[in-house]
Amino acid sequence: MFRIAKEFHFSASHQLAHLPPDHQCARLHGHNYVVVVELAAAELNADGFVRDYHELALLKHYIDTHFDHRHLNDVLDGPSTAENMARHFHDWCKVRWPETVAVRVSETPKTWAEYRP
Ligand SMILES: Nc1nc2c(c(=O)[nH]1)N=C([C@H](O)[C@H](O)COP(=O)(O)OP(=O)(O)OP(=O)(O)O)CN2
Ligand SMILES: [Zn+2]
Repeated sequence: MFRIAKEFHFSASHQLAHLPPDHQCARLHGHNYVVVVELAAAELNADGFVRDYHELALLKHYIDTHFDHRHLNDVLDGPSTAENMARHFHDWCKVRWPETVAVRVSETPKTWAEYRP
């Protein structure tokens, strides 16, 4: 099995308003998010790729347009947890690139959440 990954960055604010008021994340705050999309394939295409990294620029455009310097509560339907964002980006990628196997989202350098169905 071959695996590739590409990393994307954006900055955004959010508020996990469903948490108790004394939880720090119930307050308005922001993160420098890192999104890593992972693709896998048993065989390489004619170019010797799982998928050309260059094609993933479409995800950069999606993130830049809809997520970068946005308030995530206005962008996503559910709570903007790293887990929900990982699933959101996974599903967005999967319909475009069937080789997508997982997406990881970091809010801080010390944490990540992954969606890998
Ligand atoms: N499982 C999850 N837990 C938390 C999430 C999440 O998305 N999934 N999100 C938050 C907050 O939005 C924020 O990310 C706070 O994270 P945390 O690591 O607790 O914040 P700090 O960097 O301040 O942590 P320190 O350990 O104090 O440095 C909370 N939980
Ligand atoms: Zn947060």
